[in-house]
Amino acid sequence: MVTVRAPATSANLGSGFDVFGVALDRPADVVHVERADRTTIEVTGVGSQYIPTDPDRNVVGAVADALDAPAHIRIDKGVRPSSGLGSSAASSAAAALALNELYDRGLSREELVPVAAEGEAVVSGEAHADNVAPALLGGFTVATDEGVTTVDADIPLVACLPEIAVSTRDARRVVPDTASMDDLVHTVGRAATLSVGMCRRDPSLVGAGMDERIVTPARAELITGYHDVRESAFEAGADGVTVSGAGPSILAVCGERERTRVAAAMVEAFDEAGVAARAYKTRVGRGAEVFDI
Ligand SMILES: Nc1ncnc2c1ncn2[C@@H]1O[C@H](COP(=O)(O)OP(=O)(O)OP(=O)(O)O)[C@@H](O)[C@H]1O
Ligand SMILES: N[C@@H](CCO)C(=O)O
Repeated sequence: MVTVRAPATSANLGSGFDVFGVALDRPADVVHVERADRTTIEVTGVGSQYIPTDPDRNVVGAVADALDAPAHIRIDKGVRPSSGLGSSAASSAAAALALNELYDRGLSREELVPVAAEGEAVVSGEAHADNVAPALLGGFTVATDEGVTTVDADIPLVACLPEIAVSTRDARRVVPDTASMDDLVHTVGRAATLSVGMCRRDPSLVGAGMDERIVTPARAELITGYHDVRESAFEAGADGVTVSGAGPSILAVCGERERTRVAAAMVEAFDEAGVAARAYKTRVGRGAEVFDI
Protein backbone atom coordinates (compact mmCIF):
# COMPACT_ATOMS: atom_id res chain seq x y z
CA MET A 1 0.00 0.00 0.00
CA VAL A 2 1.13 3.57 -0.70
CA THR A 3 -0.22 6.61 1.15
CA VAL A 4 0.12 10.18 -0.09
CA ARG A 5 -0.94 13.51 1.44
CA ALA A 6 -1.66 16.23 -1.12
CA PRO A 7 -2.44 19.80 -0.07
CA ALA A 8 -5.23 22.20 -0.87
CA THR A 9 -4.25 24.77 -3.47
CA SER A 10 -5.44 28.17 -4.60
CA ALA A 11 -5.46 28.81 -8.35
CA ASN A 12 -5.48 32.02 -10.40
CA LEU A 13 -4.49 34.46 -7.59
CA GLY A 14 -6.53 37.05 -9.53
CA SER A 15 -4.20 38.08 -12.33
CA GLY A 16 -3.02 34.56 -13.29
CA PHE A 17 -6.25 32.94 -14.53
CA ASP A 18 -5.60 29.27 -15.43
CA VAL A 19 -1.84 29.84 -14.95
CA PHE A 20 -0.90 30.74 -11.34
CA GLY A 21 -1.33 28.50 -8.33
CA VAL A 22 -0.03 28.06 -4.79
CA ALA A 23 0.10 25.05 -2.50
CA LEU A 24 -1.40 25.76 0.94
CA ASP A 25 0.11 24.17 4.03
CA ARG A 26 -3.41 23.08 5.08
CA PRO A 27 -5.96 21.51 4.65
CA ALA A 28 -5.07 18.33 2.66
CA ASP A 29 -6.43 15.05 1.25
CA VAL A 30 -4.88 11.69 2.13
CA VAL A 31 -5.07 8.92 -0.47
CA HIS A 32 -4.20 5.23 0.07
CA VAL A 33 -3.75 2.89 -2.90
CA GLU A 34 -3.47 -0.91 -3.15
CA ARG A 35 -2.98 -2.96 -6.33
CA ALA A 36 -6.18 -4.54 -7.71
CA ASP A 37 -7.50 -6.03 -10.97
CA ARG A 38 -9.89 -3.12 -11.47
CA THR A 39 -10.23 0.30 -9.91
CA THR A 40 -12.60 0.71 -6.96
CA ILE A 41 -12.97 3.85 -4.85
CA GLU A 42 -13.94 4.59 -1.25
CA VAL A 43 -14.35 8.15 0.05
CA THR A 44 -14.51 9.39 3.66
CA GLY A 45 -14.05 12.79 5.29
CA VAL A 46 -15.25 16.34 4.57
CA GLY A 47 -18.03 16.46 1.97
CA SER A 48 -17.57 12.79 1.07
CA GLN A 49 -21.36 12.43 0.69
CA TYR A 50 -21.13 14.68 -2.42
CA ILE A 51 -18.32 12.74 -4.09
CA PRO A 52 -19.03 9.86 -6.49
CA THR A 53 -17.27 6.52 -5.99
CA ASP A 54 -17.84 5.50 -9.63
CA PRO A 55 -14.35 5.49 -11.25
CA ASP A 56 -15.80 7.20 -14.35
CA ARG A 57 -16.98 10.16 -12.25
CA ASN A 58 -14.30 10.43 -9.55
CA VAL A 59 -11.12 12.25 -10.58
CA VAL A 60 -8.89 9.46 -9.28
CA GLY A 61 -10.50 7.01 -11.72
CA ALA A 62 -9.24 9.08 -14.65
CA VAL A 63 -5.77 9.24 -13.09
CA ALA A 64 -5.67 5.45 -12.62
CA ASP A 65 -6.72 5.03 -16.27
CA ALA A 66 -4.07 7.47 -17.48
CA LEU A 67 -1.35 5.54 -15.65
CA ASP A 68 -2.86 2.14 -16.54
CA ALA A 69 -2.71 1.43 -12.81
CA PRO A 70 -5.88 -0.25 -11.48
CA ALA A 71 -6.16 -0.05 -7.70
CA HIS A 72 -8.40 0.06 -4.69
CA ILE A 73 -8.21 3.77 -3.84
CA ARG A 74 -9.24 5.14 -0.44
CA ILE A 75 -9.63 8.92 -0.25
CA ASP A 76 -9.81 10.69 3.09
CA LYS A 77 -11.03 14.17 2.17
CA GLY A 78 -9.65 17.11 4.14
CA VAL A 79 -10.42 19.60 1.35
CA ARG A 80 -14.15 20.20 0.92
CA PRO A 81 -15.42 19.67 -2.65
CA SER A 82 -16.55 22.71 -4.69
CA SER A 83 -14.59 24.95 -2.33
CA GLY A 84 -12.21 26.81 -4.64
CA LEU A 85 -9.39 25.20 -2.67
CA GLY A 86 -8.48 22.59 -5.26
CA SER A 87 -10.42 19.73 -3.70
CA SER A 88 -10.52 17.65 -6.86
CA ALA A 89 -6.88 18.51 -7.59
CA ALA A 90 -5.73 17.33 -4.15
CA SER A 91 -7.22 13.89 -4.83
CA SER A 92 -5.90 13.83 -8.42
CA ALA A 93 -2.37 14.81 -7.40
CA ALA A 94 -2.27 12.39 -4.47
CA ALA A 95 -3.55 9.52 -6.64
CA ALA A 96 -1.06 10.29 -9.42
CA LEU A 97 1.91 10.27 -7.05
CA ALA A 98 0.69 7.21 -5.13
CA LEU A 99 -0.06 5.10 -8.24
CA ASN A 100 3.24 6.13 -9.82
CA GLU A 101 4.97 4.69 -6.72
CA LEU A 102 2.71 1.63 -6.44
CA TYR A 103 3.32 0.56 -10.05
CA ASP A 104 6.87 1.88 -10.20
CA ARG A 105 6.09 3.95 -13.30
CA GLY A 106 9.13 6.17 -12.76
CA LEU A 107 7.50 9.46 -13.80
CA SER A 108 8.86 12.68 -12.30
CA ARG A 109 6.51 15.04 -10.45
CA GLU A 110 6.64 17.37 -13.47
CA GLU A 111 5.62 14.48 -15.72
CA LEU A 112 2.75 13.65 -13.36
CA VAL A 113 1.21 17.15 -13.75
CA PRO A 114 -0.57 16.37 -17.08
CA VAL A 115 -1.58 12.95 -15.71
CA ALA A 116 -3.23 14.51 -12.64
CA ALA A 117 -4.82 17.18 -14.89
CA GLU A 118 -6.79 14.37 -16.58
CA GLY A 119 -8.72 14.19 -13.29
CA GLU A 120 -9.60 17.90 -13.56
CA ALA A 121 -11.09 17.28 -17.01
CA VAL A 122 -13.59 14.87 -15.42
CA VAL A 123 -15.12 17.61 -13.23
CA SER A 124 -14.71 20.85 -15.17
CA GLY A 125 -14.47 19.65 -18.78
CA GLU A 126 -10.91 21.01 -19.18
CA ALA A 127 -7.56 19.57 -18.11
CA HIS A 128 -6.27 22.81 -16.55
CA ALA A 129 -3.13 22.25 -14.46
CA ASP A 130 -3.11 25.32 -12.21
CA ASN A 131 -4.27 23.37 -9.12
CA VAL A 132 -2.58 20.02 -9.74
CA ALA A 133 0.81 21.67 -10.44
CA PRO A 134 1.18 23.25 -6.96
CA ALA A 135 -0.45 20.20 -5.34
CA LEU A 136 2.36 18.05 -6.79
CA LEU A 137 5.28 20.47 -6.82
CA GLY A 138 4.54 22.86 -3.93
CA GLY A 139 5.26 26.59 -3.73
CA PHE A 140 4.06 29.14 -6.29
CA THR A 141 3.61 27.64 -9.75
CA VAL A 142 3.22 29.07 -13.23
CA ALA A 143 1.57 26.43 -15.45
CA THR A 144 1.60 27.03 -19.23
CA ASP A 145 1.45 24.88 -22.37
CA GLU A 146 5.24 24.74 -22.17
CA GLY A 147 5.30 23.18 -18.69
CA VAL A 148 5.48 24.39 -15.10
CA THR A 149 7.84 26.88 -13.43
CA THR A 150 8.00 26.91 -9.63
CA VAL A 151 9.11 29.40 -6.99
CA ASP A 152 9.72 28.26 -3.44
CA ALA A 153 7.78 31.20 -2.00
CA ASP A 154 6.95 31.72 1.67
CA ILE A 155 3.94 34.00 2.01
CA PRO A 156 1.28 34.11 4.79
CA LEU A 157 -2.27 33.59 3.55
CA VAL A 158 -5.84 33.35 4.80
CA ALA A 159 -8.31 31.15 2.88
CA CYS A 160 -11.88 31.81 3.95
CA LEU A 161 -14.36 29.07 2.99
CA PRO A 162 -18.08 29.96 3.16
CA GLU A 163 -20.79 27.32 3.45
CA ILE A 164 -21.89 27.73 -0.14
CA ALA A 165 -20.84 25.61 -3.09
CA VAL A 166 -19.71 26.91 -6.49
CA SER A 167 -18.78 24.26 -9.03
CA THR A 168 -15.83 24.97 -11.30
CA ARG A 169 -17.97 24.01 -14.29
CA ASP A 170 -20.54 26.74 -13.42
CA ALA A 171 -17.86 29.32 -12.60
CA ARG A 172 -16.20 28.76 -15.99
CA ARG A 173 -19.48 29.57 -17.75
CA VAL A 174 -19.37 33.20 -16.49
CA VAL A 175 -15.82 33.87 -17.73
CA PRO A 176 -16.04 36.52 -20.51
CA ASP A 177 -15.01 35.43 -24.03
CA THR A 178 -13.20 38.69 -24.81
CA ALA A 179 -11.27 41.42 -22.99
CA SER A 180 -10.23 44.97 -23.88
CA MET A 181 -6.60 45.86 -24.55
CA ASP A 182 -6.67 48.16 -21.48
CA ASP A 183 -7.73 45.28 -19.25
CA LEU A 184 -5.11 42.96 -20.75
CA VAL A 185 -2.35 45.50 -20.15
CA HIS A 186 -3.59 45.94 -16.58
CA THR A 187 -3.60 42.14 -16.03
CA VAL A 188 -0.09 41.66 -17.42
CA GLY A 189 1.23 44.40 -15.12
CA ARG A 190 -0.40 42.85 -12.08
CA ALA A 191 0.68 39.31 -12.95
CA ALA A 192 4.28 40.46 -13.35
CA THR A 193 4.10 42.31 -10.02
CA LEU A 194 2.74 39.22 -8.29
CA SER A 195 5.51 37.01 -9.71
CA VAL A 196 8.20 39.41 -8.53
CA GLY A 197 6.50 39.47 -5.11
CA MET A 198 6.64 35.67 -4.88
CA CYS A 199 10.34 35.65 -5.79
CA ARG A 200 11.06 38.33 -3.17
CA ARG A 201 8.73 36.75 -0.59
CA ASP A 202 7.02 40.13 -0.31
CA PRO A 203 3.30 39.96 0.69
CA SER A 204 2.61 43.59 -0.29
CA LEU A 205 3.81 43.05 -3.89
CA VAL A 206 1.92 39.75 -4.11
CA GLY A 207 -1.21 41.48 -2.82
CA ALA A 208 -0.91 44.38 -5.26
CA GLY A 209 -0.50 41.84 -8.07
CA MET A 210 -3.78 40.05 -7.30
CA ASP A 211 -5.98 42.81 -8.67
CA GLU A 212 -7.77 41.76 -11.88
CA ARG A 213 -10.72 43.18 -13.86
CA ILE A 214 -11.79 40.50 -16.34
CA VAL A 215 -12.65 37.21 -14.62
CA THR A 216 -12.84 38.12 -10.92
CA PRO A 217 -15.75 40.63 -11.12
CA ALA A 218 -17.91 38.07 -12.99
CA ARG A 219 -17.16 35.35 -10.45
CA ALA A 220 -17.59 37.63 -7.43
CA GLU A 221 -21.30 37.76 -8.29
CA LEU A 222 -21.55 34.01 -7.49
CA ILE A 223 -20.30 34.56 -3.93
CA THR A 224 -22.77 36.07 -1.45
CA GLY A 225 -20.98 38.73 0.61
CA TYR A 226 -17.83 38.86 -1.58
CA HIS A 227 -17.49 42.66 -1.68
CA ASP A 228 -18.01 43.11 2.09
CA VAL A 229 -15.63 40.29 2.95
CA ARG A 230 -12.98 41.76 0.65
CA GLU A 231 -13.35 45.23 2.14
CA SER A 232 -13.23 43.89 5.71
CA ALA A 233 -10.06 41.93 4.95
CA PHE A 234 -8.37 45.08 3.62
CA GLU A 235 -9.51 47.07 6.69
CA ALA A 236 -7.98 44.35 8.90
CA GLY A 237 -4.62 44.73 7.14
CA ALA A 238 -4.68 42.43 4.10
CA ASP A 239 -2.36 43.35 1.21
CA GLY A 240 -4.52 41.67 -1.44
CA VAL A 241 -7.80 39.78 -1.66
CA THR A 242 -9.31 37.75 -4.50
CA VAL A 243 -11.49 34.78 -5.37
CA SER A 244 -9.65 31.51 -4.68
CA GLY A 245 -9.78 29.31 -7.78
CA ALA A 246 -13.32 29.20 -9.10
CA GLY A 247 -14.67 30.20 -5.65
CA PRO A 248 -16.47 30.36 -3.30
CA SER A 249 -13.38 30.59 -1.04
CA ILE A 250 -11.78 34.01 -0.80
CA LEU A 251 -7.99 34.25 -0.52
CA ALA A 252 -6.20 37.05 1.33
CA VAL A 253 -2.46 37.69 1.46
CA CYS A 254 -1.08 39.59 4.45
CA GLY A 255 1.84 39.95 6.80
CA GLU A 256 2.41 37.31 9.48
CA ARG A 257 1.15 39.55 12.27
CA GLU A 258 -2.09 40.49 10.47
CA ARG A 259 -3.21 36.93 9.75
CA THR A 260 -5.40 36.36 12.84
CA ARG A 261 -7.12 39.75 12.48
CA VAL A 262 -7.74 39.27 8.74
CA ALA A 263 -9.14 35.75 9.29
CA ALA A 264 -11.56 36.97 11.99
CA ALA A 265 -12.69 39.96 9.89
CA MET A 266 -13.47 37.74 6.88
CA VAL A 267 -15.52 35.24 8.91
CA GLU A 268 -17.41 38.07 10.60
CA ALA A 269 -18.21 39.78 7.28
CA PHE A 270 -19.56 36.52 5.85
CA ASP A 271 -21.60 36.08 9.01
CA GLU A 272 -23.09 39.57 8.58
CA ALA A 273 -24.04 38.58 5.02
CA GLY A 274 -25.88 35.57 6.47
CA VAL A 275 -23.30 32.97 5.42
CA ALA A 276 -21.45 30.70 7.86
CA ALA A 277 -17.74 30.46 7.04
CA ARG A 278 -14.44 29.16 8.39
CA ALA A 279 -11.00 30.62 7.82
CA TYR A 280 -7.75 28.70 7.39
CA LYS A 281 -4.73 30.64 8.58
CA THR A 282 -2.21 29.15 6.19
CA ARG A 283 0.82 29.95 3.99
CA VAL A 284 2.41 28.85 0.75
CA GLY A 285 3.42 25.26 1.47
CA ARG A 286 4.94 22.05 0.18
CA GLY A 287 3.66 19.71 -2.51
CA ALA A 288 2.32 16.17 -2.07
CA GLU A 289 4.21 13.85 0.28
CA VAL A 290 4.52 10.07 0.22
CA PHE A 291 4.53 9.17 3.90
CA ASP A 292 4.02 5.44 4.13
CA ILE A 293 5.01 2.68 1.72
N1 LIG B 1 -11.87 12.93 -5.46
C1 LIG B 1 -12.64 14.00 -5.59
N2 LIG B 1 -12.49 15.02 -4.72
C2 LIG B 1 -13.28 16.12 -4.80
N3 LIG B 1 -14.27 16.28 -5.70
C3 LIG B 1 -14.44 15.30 -6.60
C4 LIG B 1 -13.64 14.13 -6.59
N4 LIG B 1 -14.04 13.36 -7.62
C5 LIG B 1 -15.06 13.98 -8.24
N5 LIG B 1 -15.32 15.16 -7.62
C6 LIG B 1 -16.37 16.12 -8.00
O1 LIG B 1 -15.73 17.33 -8.40
C7 LIG B 1 -16.50 18.46 -8.01
C8 LIG B 1 -15.60 19.38 -7.18
O2 LIG B 1 -14.60 19.89 -8.01
P1 LIG B 1 -14.50 21.43 -8.32
O3 LIG B 1 -13.39 21.62 -9.29
O4 LIG B 1 -15.86 21.93 -8.71
O5 LIG B 1 -14.17 22.02 -6.89
P2 LIG B 1 -12.78 22.37 -6.24
O6 LIG B 1 -11.80 21.33 -6.69
O7 LIG B 1 -12.95 22.54 -4.78
O8 LIG B 1 -12.54 23.81 -6.84
P3 LIG B 1 -11.33 24.66 -7.50
O9 LIG B 1 -10.78 23.78 -8.59
O10 LIG B 1 -12.02 25.88 -7.96
O11 LIG B 1 -10.32 24.97 -6.47
C9 LIG B 1 -17.66 17.94 -7.20
O12 LIG B 1 -18.78 17.88 -8.06
C10 LIG B 1 -17.24 16.53 -6.82
O13 LIG B 1 -18.32 15.63 -6.68
N1 LIG C 1 -8.28 28.03 -13.17
C1 LIG C 1 -9.43 27.28 -12.80
C2 LIG C 1 -9.24 26.81 -11.38
C3 LIG C 1 -10.42 26.10 -10.81
O1 LIG C 1 -10.32 24.73 -10.98
C4 LIG C 1 -10.65 28.19 -12.85
O2 LIG C 1 -10.56 29.29 -12.30
O3 LIG C 1 -11.66 27.84 -13.46
